[in-house]
Amino acid sequence: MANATNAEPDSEDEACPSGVVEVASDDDEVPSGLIPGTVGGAAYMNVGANGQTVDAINTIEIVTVDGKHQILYRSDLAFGYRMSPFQAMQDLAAIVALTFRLLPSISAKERQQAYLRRRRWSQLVRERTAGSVFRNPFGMGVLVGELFENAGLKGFRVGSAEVSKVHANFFINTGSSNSREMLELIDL
Ligand SMILES: NC(=O)C1=CN([C@@H]2O[C@H](COP(=O)(O)OP(=O)(O)OC[C@H]3O[C@@H](n4cnc5c(N)ncnc54)[C@H](OP(=O)(O)O)[C@@H]3O)[C@@H](O)[C@H]2O)C=CC1
Ligand SMILES: C=C(O[C@H]1[C@H](O)[C@@H](CO)O[C@H](OP(=O)(O)OP(=O)(O)OC[C@H]2O[C@@H](n3ccc(=O)[nH]c3=O)[C@H](O)[C@@H]2O)[C@@H]1NC(C)=O)C(=O)O
Repeated sequence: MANATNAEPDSEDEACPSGVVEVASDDDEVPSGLIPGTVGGAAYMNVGANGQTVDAINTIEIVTVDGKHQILYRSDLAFGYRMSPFQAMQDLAAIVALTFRLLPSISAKERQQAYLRRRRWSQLVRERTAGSVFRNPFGMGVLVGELFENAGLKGFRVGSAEVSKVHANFFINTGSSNSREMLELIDL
């Protein structure tokens, strides 16, 4: 699903296994997969980590509900924090392909490893979660994880759905949780 175009990526940056994406924008690189999401979901949600967004995307191919195929340039589209124009598109059937602009970067591997080290202690990389549950509130100077931790929610459960004890904006399926329990935990 992910294709690289317009530049000669080095072998590390080229590693973007299908269905898994890590994005970075400062020098248009796409290091190997650290975000456990799909490239379609990444474009739809403008997924980002470490302050970077999907600026590395070059084109987005979509199919509309009436079967039309369109190629859109990211530079013509307005993205925001976890926002994309696709969220308001009434006739979107699916994002079917992305191309990325990749440039070689000698520091990419080092930064990728540093991000991964940080993620290993600050977030959950092995448990069954869907990543952050809520967007961070804009301009309030506080993060959802901090708010929930301060509210004493870490470890709070509905059935087998649990607010993580590591990162309070990650909700874990600790065993046999189902969507009803997850939604109930989210609604509380
Ligand atoms: N930054 C990080 O560290 C991490 C980020 N993430 C998450 O990555 C998410 C993306 O995850 P992912 O599991 O891929 O996405 P999801 O399956 O959660 O889908 C997210 C949204 O994108 C839509 N979507 C997904 N694929 C397509 C497609 N091909 N065409 C059109 N719409 C699509 C989904 O629509 P529908 O519901 O109809 O399928 C849904 O509304 C972000 O929401 C982010 O929270 C997760 C872990 C870590
Ligand atoms: C995981 C996702 O993306 C993540 C992305 O990986 C990280 C890193 O850039 O920054 C956002 O999380 P975040 O704002 O919680 O950042 P983190 O780096 O995880 O945590 C930042 C800080 O919050 C504080 N923190 C976090 C969790 C917690 O329970 N308690 C707490 O106090 C800690 O000080 C920690 O150092 C994205 N989430 C959103 C909703 O913007 C996702 O979207 O699914």
